[in-house]
Amino acid sequence: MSDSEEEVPDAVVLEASTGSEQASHPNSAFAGAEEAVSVPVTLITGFLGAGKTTLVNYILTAKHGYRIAVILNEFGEDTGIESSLLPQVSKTAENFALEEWIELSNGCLCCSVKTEMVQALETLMQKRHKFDYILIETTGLADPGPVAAALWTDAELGSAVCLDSIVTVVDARNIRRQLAEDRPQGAVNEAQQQIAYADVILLNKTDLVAGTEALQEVHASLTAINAGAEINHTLHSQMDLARILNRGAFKPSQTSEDVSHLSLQLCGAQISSRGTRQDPGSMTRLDLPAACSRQDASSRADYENGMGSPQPHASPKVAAEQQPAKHTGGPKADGMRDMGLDGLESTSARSSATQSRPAHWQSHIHDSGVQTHTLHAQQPLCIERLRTWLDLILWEQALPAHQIYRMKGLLQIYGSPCCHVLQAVQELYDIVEGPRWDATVHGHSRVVVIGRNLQADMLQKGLTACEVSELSSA
Ligand SMILES: Nc1nc2c(ncn2[C@@H]2O[C@H](COP(=O)(O)OP(=O)(O)OP(=O)(O)O)[C@@H](O)[C@H]2O)c(=O)[nH]1
Repeated sequence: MSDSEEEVPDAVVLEASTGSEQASHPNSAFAGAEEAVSVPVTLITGFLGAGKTTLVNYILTAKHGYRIAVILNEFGEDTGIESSLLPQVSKTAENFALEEWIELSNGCLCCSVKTEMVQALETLMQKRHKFDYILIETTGLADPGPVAAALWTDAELGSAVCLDSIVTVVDARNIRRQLAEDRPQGAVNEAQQQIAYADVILLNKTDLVAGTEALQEVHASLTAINAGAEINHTLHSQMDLARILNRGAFKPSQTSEDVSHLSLQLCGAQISSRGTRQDPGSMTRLDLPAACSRQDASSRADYENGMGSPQPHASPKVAAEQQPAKHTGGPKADGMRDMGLDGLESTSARSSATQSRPAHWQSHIHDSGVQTHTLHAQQPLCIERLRTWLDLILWEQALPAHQIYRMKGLLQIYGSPCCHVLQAVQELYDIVEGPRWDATVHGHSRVVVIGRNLQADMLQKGLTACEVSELSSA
């Protein structure tokens, strides 16, 4: 998949949030008033693989006059993959400099909200003069509620930062499956939560949904959960950034009439339950689970009735769909055993027990069946072998008990001086060449796999079987 097909929109000059002097200095939106004005924070959320990093990339490379600091929350034990997917933005680039980014690695942002995120923000604020806007990208499994609430109310942060809006990126191709997925008792469906909290929704990857009718049905699924959010249909997360940055969705003046009231209401419910914030006032508390469960039944039925097939150009995997012969015959049978695909019957379902949490956290218990594993390969990988393995496990679901949501990796491909980036969302995947390996960086391959019922040893065996040394010794 290539972002380059998309035309980057013209530069947008955003209105600064307060004061005429800010509007007249878009390159330094808060110049001269840094200490007095809190830094707006946009919280970017969305389910695994929806296009959050693509949006962050887009914001970081667009011209808008803001100097942006980024906080990334990586899901998994290995840091570095997420930030390596972000652009190496030149600090001298006109109108923009990425001054800082901080990568959080300690689990899920919504569960470490009082520690890592607050600390990260406090660290950032020591360099307050270097930026005037903050983006926080949550993991695909984060509940944005507690994060938003902490940003909005945290005494330690004081008025140094202010939550500007919650932006949720949605994968148009997969969202209804994600919404319909069963969760263990008591666990939330994160995809629903993320939509419910949104001020702005990017209904992204519209190229992977065939036909406007199918897209409208997906759109209606989102409206059924959150009628107040502004929904934009996007390709590669590109849209008018004036509708995202400095939106002011949480400004008190907009709480009563503005459509973004929904986020405030939901945060109000969170906040009051944590007892750290004033009464949310006249806001009506929404019954979020009930609102979401309406969607459950209909979206599952809709999904099972088919939500449209992908278009041929969407990805190598979509092309593969139209050439089923490619996947039949020898390679699969030959590859099964040494790619860790034998012994499938030993796969056992994981416990669906939910985590024990204080009562006020009950609204965001995670699905404990979702796991992350990081696979490693010390030797260069054979690209053809790797593709065959990915075809098998993602497309042909040769590990039927495994439910792989997301893969991303930095790969050392045999014969190439460059790193390669693997991206997979559900059954679609893509491998693109990245920059040359830095001489100081050990170029071994790392692949993060997120999903349910994963057996790390089987997956690791499959990746190891793609090492060139394995092939020559076989
Ligand atoms: N076809 C298509 N692919 C897209 C689009 N937007 C993003 N992608 C691709 O989808 C994959 C996942 O995108 P990311 O931006 O990494 O998704 P993410 O939400 O940050 O993923 P996580 O951080 O793992 O939750 C990448 O390969 C992107 O290039 C789109 O509009 N159409």
